[in-house]
Amino acid sequence: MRTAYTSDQIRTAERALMALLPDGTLMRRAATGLSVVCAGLLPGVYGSRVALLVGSGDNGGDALYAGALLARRGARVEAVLAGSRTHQAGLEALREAGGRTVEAPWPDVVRRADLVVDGLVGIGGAGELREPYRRLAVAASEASGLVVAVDVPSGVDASTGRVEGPAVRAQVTVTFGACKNGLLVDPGRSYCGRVELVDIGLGPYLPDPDVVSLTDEDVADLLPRPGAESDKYRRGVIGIIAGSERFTGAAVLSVGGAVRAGAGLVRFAGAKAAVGQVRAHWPEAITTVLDGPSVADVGRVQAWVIGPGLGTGEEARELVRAVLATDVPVLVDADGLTVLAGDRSMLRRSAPTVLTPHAGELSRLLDVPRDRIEAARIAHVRRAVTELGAIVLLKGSTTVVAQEDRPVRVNATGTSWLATGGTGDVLSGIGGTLLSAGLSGYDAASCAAHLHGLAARLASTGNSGGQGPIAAMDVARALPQVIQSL
Ligand SMILES: NC(=O)C1=CN([C@@H]2O[C@H](COP(=O)(O)OP(=O)(O)OC[C@H]3O[C@@H](n4cnc5c(N)ncnc54)[C@H](O)[C@@H]3O)[C@@H](O)[C@H]2O)[C@@H](O)CC1
Ligand SMILES: Nc1ncnc2c1ncn2[C@@H]1O[C@H](COP(=O)(O)OP(=O)(O)O)[C@@H](O)[C@H]1O
Ligand SMILES: [K+]
Repeated sequence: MRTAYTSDQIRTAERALMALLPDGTLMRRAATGLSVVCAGLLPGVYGSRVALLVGSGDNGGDALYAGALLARRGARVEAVLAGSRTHQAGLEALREAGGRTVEAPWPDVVRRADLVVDGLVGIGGAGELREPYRRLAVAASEASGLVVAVDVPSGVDASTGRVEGPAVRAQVTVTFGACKNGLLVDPGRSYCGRVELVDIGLGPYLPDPDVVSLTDEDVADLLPRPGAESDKYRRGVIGIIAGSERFTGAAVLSVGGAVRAGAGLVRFAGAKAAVGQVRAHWPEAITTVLDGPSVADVGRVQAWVIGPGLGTGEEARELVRAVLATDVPVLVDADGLTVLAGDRSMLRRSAPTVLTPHAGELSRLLDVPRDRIEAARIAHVRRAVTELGAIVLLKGSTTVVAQEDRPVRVNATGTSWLATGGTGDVLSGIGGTLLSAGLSGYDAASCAAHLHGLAARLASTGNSGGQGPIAAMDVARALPQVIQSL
């Protein structure tokens, strides 16, 4: 499991460790690790041009010390001092090693560098970058040389991943002690490139993480697998209520996600047209044409999925109400969420409820503008959990899953080719299947996001190594191969 922390958590741990060590030890450890990564990225250190962007804090200090180490190995190191102050000991170390500082016109320095080291701000950064950092961040992002961010790309909020205004786009981010939330969560994540963690001995002083990201091994351990004694009922019966006379595809895709994720049995109920399509595509499913909002005729299930393509009229409302009135876990998606936004009282129940909104749907549920949710996913998914009393999976470029009193789980397996109609419907079927197999809502949602992302990647990659367009059904089709491989 990968773990990540807020800036405050990192600072507290650093203080505890620093109290036991001679002054400057941590910074030297950080700078040494940084210089090793930088040296590894250059075809040769000797003679290469390195530009250091140096802010006024310790982030600038790290860059200066690392620059000094590179200068000692023969690199031509030039430091742009951007802050009102500069880390003096770091600056002396650089000068002693033969590095130099440059005044305007610094754009040339950035332009001609083989490697740009972004030491403008780290975990001390707050809000939009001010000048001249802002211009330097833009110049670094446009540089032809490699860009390495020190601890966190300047302009990215380390605790939240929020990016206001320009920020440095790095090919590699060298982070110290522990990963910060903002390196795992978009939009920040997309500025980091590859993240390299340098151990500075912080481990024993770190608290429980704020954010985690599951690995393939974690998911493999959580996934239910049939044993010798399994039968279809014990493996898990999932009930899906989706689709309508008008929207039949969502039903087909949600059932597809469930069948291909390994449901013991899928019971599908919906409008006549949706049932017709589900039967045509998935003869494995047992179907019921719903005549009114009674779900009792559908048969016994261990978990429900409701919402994709359902519509938002009176009948849909009554169906959502009826399903939430049962005592089994329920996953609500798509139109089901829109219905809930109009009457949150339906969420008062004792069995687990998993909500799987995208930012637009969460915007309706929380009455918060969509762009604010996308800029601060962790904060909003947590708020949703508290306000709605459910487990919440927020979809999008980074999918995040939250439950009260647990770290937010961030999913990093997806691909932006997933941004296509119907892939969310497939996700609902996967999540429901895992719920019906007995996983907790938190585990079911996070494993579903993980498998969904891997399946999309597999479908998108094929044999070529590159990535290309996928259809939602391709994601469902790729699921068995993904589960085999875990
Ligand atoms: N504390 C420690 O023990 C260690 C810290 N390390 C480094 O120290 C960094 C934190 O250092 P600091 O606490 O000095 O903070 P930073 O160097 O991250 O930034 C603080 C400085 O940036 C300015 N600043 C903040 N937001 C700005 C904005 N939006 N635009 C322009 N200027 C802005 C502040 O006025 C302040 O001068 C870490 O990210 C890491 O790189 C490492 O050396 C490892 C050890
Ligand atoms: N830029 C992106 N990068 C990675 N995954 C994405 C991106 N945009 C959307 N997704 C994923 O694609 C799926 C889209 O689901 P959703 O918005 O519900 O679409 P639909 O309702 O058409 O099925 C979600 O799993 C979401 O996390
Ligand atoms: K930085």
